[in-house]
Amino acid sequence: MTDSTIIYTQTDEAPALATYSFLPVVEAYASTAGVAVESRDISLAGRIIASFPERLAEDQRIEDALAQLGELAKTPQANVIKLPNISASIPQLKAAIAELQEKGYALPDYPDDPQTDEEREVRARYDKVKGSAVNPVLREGNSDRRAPSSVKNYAKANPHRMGEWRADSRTNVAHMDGDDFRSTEKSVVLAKEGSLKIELHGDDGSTTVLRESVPVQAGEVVDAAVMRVAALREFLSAQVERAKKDGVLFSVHLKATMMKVSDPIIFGHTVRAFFPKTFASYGDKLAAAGLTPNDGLGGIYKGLESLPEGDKIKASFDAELAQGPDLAMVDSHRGISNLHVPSDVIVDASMPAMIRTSGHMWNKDDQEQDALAVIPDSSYAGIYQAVIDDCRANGAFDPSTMGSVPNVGLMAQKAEEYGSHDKTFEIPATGTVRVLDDEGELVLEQAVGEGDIFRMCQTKDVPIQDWVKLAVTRARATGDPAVFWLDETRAHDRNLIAKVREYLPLHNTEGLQIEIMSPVEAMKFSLERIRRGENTISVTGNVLRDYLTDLFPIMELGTSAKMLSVVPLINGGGLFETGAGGSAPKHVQQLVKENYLRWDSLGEFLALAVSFEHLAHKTGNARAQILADTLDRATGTLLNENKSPSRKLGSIDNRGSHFYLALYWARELAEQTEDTQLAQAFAGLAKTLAEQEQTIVEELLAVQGSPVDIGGYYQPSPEKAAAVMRPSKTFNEALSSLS
Ligand SMILES: NC(=O)C1=CN([C@@H]2O[C@H](COP(=O)(O)OP(=O)(O)OC[C@H]3O[C@@H](n4cnc5c(N)ncnc54)[C@H](OP(=O)(O)O)[C@@H]3O)[C@@H](O)[C@H]2O)C=CC1
Ligand SMILES: O=C(O)CCC(=O)C(=O)O
Ligand SMILES: [Mg+2]
Repeated sequence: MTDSTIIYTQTDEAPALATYSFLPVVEAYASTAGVAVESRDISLAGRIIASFPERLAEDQRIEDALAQLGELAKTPQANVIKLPNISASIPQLKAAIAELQEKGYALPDYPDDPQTDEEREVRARYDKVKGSAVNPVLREGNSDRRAPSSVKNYAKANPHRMGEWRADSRTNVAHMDGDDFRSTEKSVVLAKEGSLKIELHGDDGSTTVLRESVPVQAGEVVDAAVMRVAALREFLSAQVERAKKDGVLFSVHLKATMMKVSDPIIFGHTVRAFFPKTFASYGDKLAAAGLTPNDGLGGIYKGLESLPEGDKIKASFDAELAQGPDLAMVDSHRGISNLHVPSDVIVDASMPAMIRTSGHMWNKDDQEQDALAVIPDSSYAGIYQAVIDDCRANGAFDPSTMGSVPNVGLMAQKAEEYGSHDKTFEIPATGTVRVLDDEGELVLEQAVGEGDIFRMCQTKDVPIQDWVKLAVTRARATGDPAVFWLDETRAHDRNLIAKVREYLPLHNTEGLQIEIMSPVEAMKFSLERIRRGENTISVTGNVLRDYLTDLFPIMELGTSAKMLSVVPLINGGGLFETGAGGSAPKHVQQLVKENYLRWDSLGEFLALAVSFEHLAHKTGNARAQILADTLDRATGTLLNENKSPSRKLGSIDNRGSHFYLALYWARELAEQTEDTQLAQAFAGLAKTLAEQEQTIVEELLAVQGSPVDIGGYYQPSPEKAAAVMRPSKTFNEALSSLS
């Protein structure tokens, strides 16, 4: 690869399917500017296969593309378009392994309870693939997520539906008031580089090394916090009661994917709290059969089918389900509840979806109902209560008039909570966790009880400096106020506030409005402004970056797929994420059922344009800049002509929108006057696509309506998926005429 190479990632589910249709367009157009587009497989299936080369046949092995891209991201050469990928929960990981085994890959099963060294080794390799294992590796820069003005203006002119909010809504958020990560947090700024050791000193006199060596840098912020399990259980039981008393749906909103150690455990405690009698009577039997609530009810129900007492235990679950509050449902038709799979309800997307739908979730009768949203840790839960209170007082937000809240997010080098999973432990015995430096001096300590969750987080100084600079850059570019969402009553945030105050004066901030407010105050401030149609830049840590870049786009634009998501890499490269949302598993089900893919690739279009632009600046390739400018205009036309995929069969879907983008882009290229040779190269294609529009659209529509086989869920067959995703012979032939 060279400076003129763009890496396009092959991921999972809907975006991966969309890629089969869109990548051929990208490759063909890019080639006219001498830009090579190379694809890299970082899908869940690909990452599993790459983890076990020695067990596989020569022709089955694939290289570890993620590790390579992780290294690339640290170089100025990086120009990577990153589509959303699955961050797998254990049930998803197991399903992917099973699919690959079925396809002839001699992969080991996932060891739930590893006993031998070999099993422990297998488990360690799978645990590297599990959860959010891709994004933190690639994110060697902070994030700049916003709705481009063309997208925002389109949304204002064509507002999506927003559910009405009533003043008597009983929807609320519940969080703990103490003994959680927020209230136990301790934080230090390290004076020098070195390494830290994490030890558990048991009350019985034992010492267990939890982590031998964590490399640290000078100026780094290190925090230690505990979620105390006794308080958590009490809190969860009280919320089950409260939901029942209030007559609202019980739901829990976690991030079991990015917080892959802590949140499945918290999810498990929630399942236990909902079924206290069942776990009191049968908990040991379930555990002995390897059935853990941490993987959700779905896995337990499946396992019960082969247990001798399975029917009796299922009856006990059913009885408690009937007695308890109604549970929020993920899919009421198939009986999938909020407690079935830890990765089905992910807080960043699930809370905004609830807020967009009148504060409702779905009950078992497929009706909307008010809900109690349980978000145990109090660090960020309050921001959602602030939105809900605002909607109750002032009604739903109006996409046709509301302002915007873009985000500058601190995420580089595994910042804060989202980099903490290798320093998070479920504590086996009561004692004290001590964090020691190279000299054996105590850096941080926390008293812990059995079952408590201890967590250490790191935030490096260079990313913090870069984040402050990016905030000032965005404030200067827009003239909008920038608010640092930092809470001086939190230990970690106090250290960050001190650094923000130290680094802000290094920049010219004259005439800019830059504030520091607690998350709840910042939310209220931003909501007040958004209702007046004003924009406010949110400058946040890694978790709020994630939460806010789904929340505001979903309210403003209907979906976070329409976000521009740029990650200026600290060493000069560019990582261009597509949208701010995920891989839309529901969309794959619909495709397989009726050959209709409602995935909107707008995020890909936006990312591609900035990727070309980055390449043009870096290499002086004027044609790459023309590709960027014409793509931007084509994307604008696509929006205005309403050629985005709709949700329903019978109109154009993802494939149709790619055709229209190709048409408008070719037309822009043919009509531009800066490079006549390039214009000539596209003149023929622009003409053919315009002339054949009706034929192509007919060919694309003709396939809709019946089931299709893509040859697998986690690893679709490339031939079958390409055939399904490229059904228009006329379009395919026209494209191939370009090269
Ligand atoms: N950057 C990344 O790699 C990210 C990955 N993920 C991963 O994605 C998976 C699913 O996560 P989940 O929380 O359900 O979030 P998703 O964003 O995948 O899904 C929520 C809903 O958002 C809508 N949506 C999202 N993207 C698009 C799009 N491009 N076009 C149209 N609609 C879209 C769909 O709504 P509708 O049903 O109304 O069509 C979808 O059902 C998980 O494995 C998660 O870990 C999640 C976030 C980011
Ligand atoms: O990496 C993941 O699991 C999800 C990332 C995400 O939700 C985001 O960055 O917005
Ligand atoms: Mg997110």
